[in-house]
Amino acid sequence: MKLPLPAASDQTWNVDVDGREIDLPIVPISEDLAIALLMIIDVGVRFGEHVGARLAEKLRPHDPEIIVGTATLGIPVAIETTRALGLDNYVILQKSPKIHLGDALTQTITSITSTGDQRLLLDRRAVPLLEGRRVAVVDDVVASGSSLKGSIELVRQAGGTVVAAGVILTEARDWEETLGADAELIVPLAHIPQFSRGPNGWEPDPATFR
Ligand SMILES: O=P(O)(O)OC[C@H]1O[C@H](OP(=O)(O)OP(=O)(O)O)[C@H](O)[C@@H]1O
Ligand SMILES: Nc1ncnc2[nH]cnc12
Repeated sequence: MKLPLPAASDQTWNVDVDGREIDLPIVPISEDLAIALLMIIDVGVRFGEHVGARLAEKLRPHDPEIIVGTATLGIPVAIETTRALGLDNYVILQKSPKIHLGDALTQTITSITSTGDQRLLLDRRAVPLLEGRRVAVVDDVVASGSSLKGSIELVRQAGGTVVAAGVILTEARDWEETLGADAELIVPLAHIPQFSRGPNGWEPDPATFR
């Protein structure tokens, strides 16, 4: 059987996430592009706790009153950051159209790891938690910037003010153009490049390496 994508590589990329090193598998997402994949749900609770503590430290000066995270991989980031900030409630933007989300506020997004458009949904019952509030949005990775752009727009639709956007990793630079002036909201813990094919396997693309 022919696989739709090149076989997974056995290469990894080491990144220092604000004091904690992690080896990320380099995974092809097309014939000529690979990413260093962070699966936050596979790396243990201590890494999650570290990320929450470091993001909380960097977000605290922005004085957020509530955290908003994006399903799926933004959920542990939102929970750990909320806990580390000493807050209680958080709001999760869903991607699957659950039965109670028929009248949700929506934004259309396209992330680099998924095919086709996805919808980001904000439960109208969560609007009072955001209206008139200082909000920090969080996610695991910002790459194309489409997911974060959608979450920032949803918070604004709900009447909240986005004071910062915390991410574990910025990946390459496409997000800068997608977010425009809102790119200044990004508070990252580390940066990863993207990878193109070279004579010795996947190599970091210098244009994305900073
Ligand atoms: O900047 P972008 O190109 O939008 O990429 C970043 C998004 O991609 C991943 O989500 P994914 O769409 O894979 O969904 P998941 O969290 O449900 O796995 C990740 O969790 C971010 O939300
Ligand atoms: N490197 C990465 N790891 C996990 N999710 C991602 N979404 C976009 N880039 C990603």
